[in-house]
Amino acid sequence: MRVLISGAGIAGPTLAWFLAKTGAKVTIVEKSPRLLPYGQNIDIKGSAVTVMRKMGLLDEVRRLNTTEQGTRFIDSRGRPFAPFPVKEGSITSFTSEFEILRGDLAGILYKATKDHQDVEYLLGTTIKEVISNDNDSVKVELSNGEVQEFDLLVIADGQWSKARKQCFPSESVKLVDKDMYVAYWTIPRLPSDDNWWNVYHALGSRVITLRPDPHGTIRAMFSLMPCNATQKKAWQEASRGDKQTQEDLLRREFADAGWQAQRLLDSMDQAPDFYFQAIQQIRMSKWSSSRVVCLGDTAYAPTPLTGAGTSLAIIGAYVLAGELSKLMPGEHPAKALEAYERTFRPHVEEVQKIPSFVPAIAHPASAWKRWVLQTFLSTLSRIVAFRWFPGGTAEGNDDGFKLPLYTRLEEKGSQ
Ligand SMILES: Cc1cc2nc3c(=O)[nH]c(=O)nc-3n(C[C@H](O)[C@H](O)[C@H](O)COP(=O)(O)OP(=O)(O)OC[C@H]3O[C@@H](n4cnc5c(N)ncnc54)[C@H](O)[C@@H]3O)c2cc1C
Repeated sequence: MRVLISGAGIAGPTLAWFLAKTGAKVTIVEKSPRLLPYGQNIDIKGSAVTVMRKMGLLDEVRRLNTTEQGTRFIDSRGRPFAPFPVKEGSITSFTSEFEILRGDLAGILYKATKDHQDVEYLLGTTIKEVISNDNDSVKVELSNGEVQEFDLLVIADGQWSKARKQCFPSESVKLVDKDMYVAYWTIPRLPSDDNWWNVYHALGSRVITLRPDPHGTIRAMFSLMPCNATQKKAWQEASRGDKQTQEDLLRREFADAGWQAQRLLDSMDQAPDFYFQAIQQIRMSKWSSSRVVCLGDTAYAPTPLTGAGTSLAIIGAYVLAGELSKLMPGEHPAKALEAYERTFRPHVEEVQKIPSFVPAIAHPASAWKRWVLQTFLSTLSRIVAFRWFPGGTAEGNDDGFKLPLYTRLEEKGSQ
């Protein structure tokens, strides 16, 4: 089977790894001329840990652990309280056992696939046009001018996919706005920085966080929920605007936020990786059309609020590869694409259900709401500090999805 994958983020290379195991010939086009080392902390949990274990990559994931010792909160005077330290073999913290930066995970997956004889990466290349998608093949024109035919096209180029737009009608793709905005970037580490994920709730529905990374720098994040229609309009426009517009808005909105806001604002224009995002989910009425299928954020971005985008991308890639591995040689992939969706969609829909009050609770607007949240966190941190508190491991953590077993993906020796 000849497969074209668009996007070398998390989902694309994971799928390539499993497809190569079954003897498929894989080409991956990636817009960026080099693998994007960017992105902040992502969680690998539940069945996704099992998939990474099957790939033999868990030791690499552990080696690039961000070194975060736990999560704690910062009060209005800048003093830490309510610590949730990571405990080995137990989930009692917002910091996960497999804490890794998105860019580092993308690098691990790229390294694990780039030298495979059946996997070809075309960096700095995109799909210019999907010329046809019919019973016999899917034909595409690439940005390098080549026209090629494949048995299957997998679109895994993220939430704002252009290829998805070409292959699926706009009414089949729903964008669900969560009314929340984030900006993050990397800043130099100071001697006073520590290895905690420090979370500060400013008033006015603003949050600032600082986290360590394994590269000697600090990852900064601002997040905000607009309090009124005027503010919402400004943030919506900035999310579609250029970097200067976004930085100007952050300077205006976070100048009086307190704690380390000024340090972060001063470092913003020097950052190599400034990233501003409106928090939105993607929901598609159907993930495939004949020989084209969507995977990962392209099909079902759940938002960082769920902490599950990367795990869904990894598990989705495994299920898609597994269903494709059951086809007879030369068989049309439609049956496998439907089985992938039937198997995985119920879990995706469950994960995408975010109670509407969650973002608002995490972004207290007034002093009394912040007091309620801080009192709750303080109490919770004391409860989980007890030895008897049931934790569970990241892998043992029941994500509600029973990972299917695919015989051909279990075979040894082809990687
Ligand atoms: C730069 C970046 C930073 C991120 N930071 C975070 C973060 O801090 N926290 C978090 O929870 N999630 C972050 N994410 C999202 C997170 O990676 C995904 O939610 C999740 O891992 C699912 O992965 P994915 O492979 O489906 O999509 P992605 O990881 O988004 O990968 C998509 C890939 O497709 C490439 N691409 C885009 N357009 C095209 C095109 N036209 N043709 C070919 N390739 C294309 C992109 O460069 C990227 O490599 C980030 C994504 C990116 C791209």
